[in-house]
Amino acid sequence: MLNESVIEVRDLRKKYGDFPAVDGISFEVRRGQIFALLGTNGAGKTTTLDVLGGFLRPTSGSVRVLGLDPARDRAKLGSRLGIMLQEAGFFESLTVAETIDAWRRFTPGARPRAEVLELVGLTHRTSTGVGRLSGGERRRLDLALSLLGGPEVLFLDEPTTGLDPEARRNTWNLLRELAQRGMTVLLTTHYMEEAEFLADRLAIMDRGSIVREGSLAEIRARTASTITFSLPAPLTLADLPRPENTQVEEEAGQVSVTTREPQRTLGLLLGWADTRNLDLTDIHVDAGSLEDVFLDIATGERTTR
Ligand SMILES: Nc1ncnc2c1ncn2[C@@H]1O[C@H](COP(=O)(O)OP(=O)(O)OP(=O)(O)O)[C@@H](O)[C@H]1O
Repeated sequence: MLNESVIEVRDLRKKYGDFPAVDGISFEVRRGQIFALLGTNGAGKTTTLDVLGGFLRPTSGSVRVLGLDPARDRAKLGSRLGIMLQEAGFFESLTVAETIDAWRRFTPGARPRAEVLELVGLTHRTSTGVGRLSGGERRRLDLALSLLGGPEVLFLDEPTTGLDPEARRNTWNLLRELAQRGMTVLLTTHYMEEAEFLADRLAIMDRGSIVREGSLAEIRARTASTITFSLPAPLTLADLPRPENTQVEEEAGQVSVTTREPQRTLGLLLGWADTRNLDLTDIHVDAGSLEDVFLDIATGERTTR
């Protein structure tokens, strides 16, 4: 059933001693969605994932995965839930094939070994000792193990850290394909382009709280865009219009107009140029990127809250 809420987090708090690592967060993820948790270092992403995986109990609030409490009903969730944590604990002396086979014995309805290795692009390492895998290959072996039971829900903690650009792109495509077939994915990441490429919705955490949540478009709409163009000769900055709520600057003949309403501001500028028969050459609109939003949170807002 699409639109069904698969992950529910309600006013979750988790303290380590007196320290509130997660300080009252709420969100939900629907079936087939990819949800990315971004955040500054120590924001509480891994702690949230650990609570959702049933490894930690909340201090207060509640979490539900497929309608179940992951700490109490872990066994019932079984292989409906796949989890890939940050640090994989492998037996270094086993080969990739032996590692998969060992896990398959404990995973009811496990996918065939060749199938999972193919999915993550590790077929060529089937007989390699785990101790000889590169960091990126270990990450992919980890992903293979989390996908073994054909889970309905997948939790991934920084899944592509250490992967080269091609392997990262392949992992993204795989996750997208699995989500299209109905798998729900919650991942943490430090890569803005990963969240931009993958996430249907995302939340940015800072010091235990969610400070932004929504689709990429919704989040970007809350940050400023910049319109740039060459200053038409012989005008000076003083000749330019000053649309409301914008900041207009000039450097070496390049004008930049910062605005939270790019469409309206652009319309005003083009209308103004038209009536004067001016050519605004090199005109370019740069929508605020996720990285800008993130940096605002990590730097600017940090000092004002
Ligand atoms: N077992 C623990 N005992 C005490 N404090 C902890 C423990 N685990 C985590 N913390 C603290 O809780 C906060 C949140 O940690 P967490 O690992 O959830 O953050 P994160 O967002 O995943 O960070 P990163 O992006 O750096 O991986 C950090 O300040 C961390 O030092």
